[in-house]
Amino acid sequence: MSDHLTVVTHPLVQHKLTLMRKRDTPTALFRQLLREISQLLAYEITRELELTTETVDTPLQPMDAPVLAGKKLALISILRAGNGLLDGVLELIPSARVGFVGLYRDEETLQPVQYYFKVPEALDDRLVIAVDPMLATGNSSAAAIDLLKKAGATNIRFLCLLAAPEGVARMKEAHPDVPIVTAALDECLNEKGYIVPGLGDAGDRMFGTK
Ligand SMILES: O=P(O)(O)OC[C@H]1O[C@H](OP(=O)(O)OP(=O)(O)O)[C@H](O)[C@@H]1O
Ligand SMILES: O=c1cc[nH]c(=O)[nH]1
Ligand SMILES: [Mg+2]
Repeated sequence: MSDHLTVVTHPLVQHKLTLMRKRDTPTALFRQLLREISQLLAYEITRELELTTETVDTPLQPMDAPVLAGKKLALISILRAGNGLLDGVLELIPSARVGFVGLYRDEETLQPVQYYFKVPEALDDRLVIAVDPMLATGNSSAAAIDLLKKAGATNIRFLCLLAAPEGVARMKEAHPDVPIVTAALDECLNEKGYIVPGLGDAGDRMFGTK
C-alpha cells in the first residue's frame, strides 16, 4: 500500500458505521455491524496481497490458478476492542496466524498500559495486520506497533474503524511505514481524548461494560 491513510468510502461501510454511531444501537447489533464492516475493511487492506499460481484440476482440465503467495499473514488484535475487528477478518482469512497485544488507555494520562503480549513466530516473514477499532490519540496503536517491531515485524498495516486526525498524525510521525485503513476520519478529540463525533467507547459498547 502506498498511501499512509486510506478511508474506505464504500456505501455499505458508511451506512453500517452510521448505525454503530447511534447512541441507542444495542450491544448485539453493534458487535454484528462491526463484524460486517471488518470484512469490508479487510477486503480493502488485503487488496494488494501477492499472488502466485498453483496447478489445479478443474472438472474439465488442469489450470494454473492464483493462490496467495508467501508465509501466512499475522493478525494482531489490540485488546480488548481489537477482538471486535479480529473475528470478522479471521473468518475471511482463516489461515492467518493470530496474536494479541493487551493494552488499555489510562483515562487520566491517555497513556497506554500494557498487560499482555503474545504473537506468532517469524513475524519478520509475514505481513502483519494490527487491528483496533479506535485510533484516538494514537498512543495505544503507536505503542502496539513499537512492540510488534521489537518482535521482528517489518511489514505492518493498521486497520481501524474510526480515526481522529491527531491519531493519524501521531502514527505518521512514529510509524510512517505503517499504512492505515479506516472507515472514517472524524473531526477531532474532545478534552477527554474521545473521538468526536465518534461512537463512544468501542470496547464498552461491544461488550456491554459500563
Ligand atoms: O488512540 P488512543 O488514545 O490510545 O485510544 C485508542 C485506544 O482506546 C481504546 O481502548 P481502551 O483503552 O478503551 O481499552 P479496551 O479495548 O480494553 O476497551 C481503543 O480500543 C484503543 O486501543
Ligand atoms: O473515542 C474513543 C477513544 C478511545 N477509545 C474509544 O473506544 N473511543
Ligand atoms: Mg475501551
